Amino acid sequence: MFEQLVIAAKEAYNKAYAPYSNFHVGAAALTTEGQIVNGCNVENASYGLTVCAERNCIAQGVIQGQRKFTELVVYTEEDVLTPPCGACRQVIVEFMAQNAKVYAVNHAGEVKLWSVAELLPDAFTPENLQK
Ligand SMILES: O=c1ccn([C@H]2C[C@H](O)[C@@H](CO)O2)c(=O)[nH]1
Ligand SMILES: [Zn+2]
Repeated sequence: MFEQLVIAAKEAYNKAYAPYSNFHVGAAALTTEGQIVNGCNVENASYGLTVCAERNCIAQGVIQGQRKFTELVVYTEEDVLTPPCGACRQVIVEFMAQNAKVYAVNHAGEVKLWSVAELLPDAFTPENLQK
């Protein structure tokens, strides 16, 4: 399953729209129903409107009716593995359990693995909104 996620993340990577940073990213996630969804980063001439691959991937899952993901792969062709940015970590926490897995993978086949809890300890979650 991990290898299929890497393939899906690479497919998304090849669609990245990143003319400003030239930093292409693809992501793929596995839903609890066994479906794979993917997404790439989409930049904008108004730079701050850029959306990362991870958030577009999760949004794609939500569009497909999927709100729970067990694994997410972030793929780049950089020598240094790419971790999710802070904004994406917050969005990941919304849709992935604390023990769910997030992998960074590169073209050399190097892999780094984190749990969601490691990426964003003591996260603000929907539970914090309960009065
Ligand atoms: O984990 C990451 C880190 C960065 N980016 C994108 C945002 C922007 O388009 C480019 C450079 O920051 O890479 C992602 O998609 N995911
Ligand atoms: Zn991000």
